[in-house]
This record gives sequence, C-alpha cells and structure tokens, in this order.
Amino acid sequence: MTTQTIEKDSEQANRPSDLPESPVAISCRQISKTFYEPVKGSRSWKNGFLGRKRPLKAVDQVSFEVFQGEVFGLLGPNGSGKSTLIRLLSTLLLPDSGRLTVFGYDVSKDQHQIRRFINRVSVEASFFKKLSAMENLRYAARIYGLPQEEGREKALSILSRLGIDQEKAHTSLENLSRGMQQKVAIARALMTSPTLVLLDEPTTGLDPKSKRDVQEFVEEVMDTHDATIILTTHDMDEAERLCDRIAIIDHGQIVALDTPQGLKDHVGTNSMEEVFFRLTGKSWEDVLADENHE
Ligand SMILES: Nc1ncnc2c1ncn2[C@@H]1O[C@H](COP(=O)(O)OP(=O)(O)OP(=O)(O)O)[C@@H](O)[C@H]1O
Repeated sequence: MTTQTIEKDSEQANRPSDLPESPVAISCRQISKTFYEPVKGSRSWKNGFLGRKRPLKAVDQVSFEVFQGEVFGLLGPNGSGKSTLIRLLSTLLLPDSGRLTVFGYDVSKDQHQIRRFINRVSVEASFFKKLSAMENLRYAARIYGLPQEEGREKALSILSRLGIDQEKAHTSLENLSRGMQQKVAIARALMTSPTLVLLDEPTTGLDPKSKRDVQEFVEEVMDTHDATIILTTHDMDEAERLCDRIAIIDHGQIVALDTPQGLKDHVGTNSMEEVFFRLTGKSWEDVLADENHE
C-alpha cells in the first residue's frame, strides 16, 4: 500500500460517525426553484416595484447524483441556472419542490450539518492576505472546531502533502503568485473530511503556467483526499481534463450528463465546444463574450 493510500485511509477513519455510509455525495430528485422577475415596462416607483412579475424557473425538475470522490463539471450558458443550483447545494437557497441531499443530509432540514462539509473556492479567494498559508489554514481549522494542535498538524500535513514547501507555507499570501494563492484556497477547503468543494472557475485569469499548476494540483487533491468536487469553468479543455462527468445545463434543465468522452460520442464529435453548441445552441465564444460583457 502506498503512503498516499494510507493517508487517504486515515482520513476516512476520521469521518464523523453521524455520516451516512453511502457512495453518493449529492442526490437531487426533481428539484425546482422559481424566481419572480419584474415585467419590464409595468408599473414601478422610485424605491421599489409595484408592477407585474412573471415566474422564471431557474432550476426546473432537475435530477442527478454525484458520487463521492468524483469531479463533477457544471457547464451552461449565462442565466442557465448554474449558480442557482450551486446555491441550492450549499443551502443558501431552498428548493421549492423535490428532494436534495448532501452526504445523506436533507438541504431543507439539515443546513447546519451540510455546511460543515461544504467549501466554496472562488477566484476571489476570501482569506487574510497578510497572513501566511499556514496561518490561514489554522484559522480555518478553528472555524471548523478542530482543537488547536490537531489544526496545526492537519494544516502542516495538507500543505506538505500537496507540495507547498515550508518557506511558501510561511510567506504572507499577498507575496505569493495568484496560482499559489489559489492552491492555498483549495488546500484550505480540505480541512474537513469528507469535503464537498465547490470550485468556481478555479483558473480564470491565471497565466498558462499557473493554470496548469492549479489543474495538476486538483488532480493531486483527488488522488490524496476524501474530496468530491463540483467544478464550473470557462475552459473546455480544463473541463475535459479534470471532470469525471459533466452536466450541461440550459434553461434550468440538465440537457446532457455523461463522461467527456460519452458526451462527444453521443454528439458524434471530437470537440467539447461542439458538444456544447449542439446541446445548447450557443457557441462557446458567445458564452465567453456574454461573460465579458457582464
Ligand atoms: N434572486 C433572483 N431573483 C430573480 N431572478 C433570479 C435570481 N437569481 C437568478 N435569477 C434568474 O434565474 C436564472 C438563472 O440564473 P443563474 O444565476 O442561476 O444562472 P447562471 O447559469 O449561474 O448564469 P451566470 O453564468 O450568468 O452566472 C436567470 O434568468 C436569472 O436572471
């Protein structure tokens, strides 16, 4: 047995006893979420809106499962419902109907338990830039309620296992590259076990070398940690490289869900961009242009 396997096994042993034993990390059954949008041109007043509103199904009867240890990609054009789905998974919104569980806990009843295991990592990494990686991880450990010494040991072990050397681990984050900061943000998300990491465009804005570094880092994390990742990205190559399966979402519905190769076979092409175009009617360039105009 390799050292990495032993470490992963010991992480499994640390899993809370109240966690249901199941290979399914997320189970979505027919979930929907409707918003009410103001109808343009109908009556409004200065500090509010008195006019007509129309229902908009941001997530419409969506069903899928994500397995523990999987990297699950979520791709879709602007306004397709990705963020709403992620907010539902992270218990920031409640579904109007359907059943959604995370690690066996119901989002409508067990928000507190679910939030212990969910970590969102976004481009705007929200941590203390004057503090070092080590200090940031120890701070996270305190928030998760780990005893001080255990937090220190866990932070040290995660950073060294992921190849962040001693010197970098003690340098204040503002003096590290953005790629390295992003790695620290991901490392911080591994302080709980198991963890559901919401990786929100992890490489947007990084130079090609840092991008590759962060992608390799995500692969390393999947080999060494009890982590499940939901990934949103603007990079089709990245989606193909990192994701075990990809769900394509359009108008609040999942229009396809398969492995990258399965999607390509289904559409009869060799290109993920073509898959996206055929399934949503939108070219990937249009999607990127829309994002840039926001
Ligand atoms: N709080 C809200 N109130 C009203 N409408 C909303 C609200 N949040 C989202 N919507 C609408 O729901 C639909 C789905 O939005 P959502 O943000 O989930 O899409 P998205 O795929 O994440 O888009 P983007 O890539 O632009 O972030 C959109 O039409 C959006 O305008």
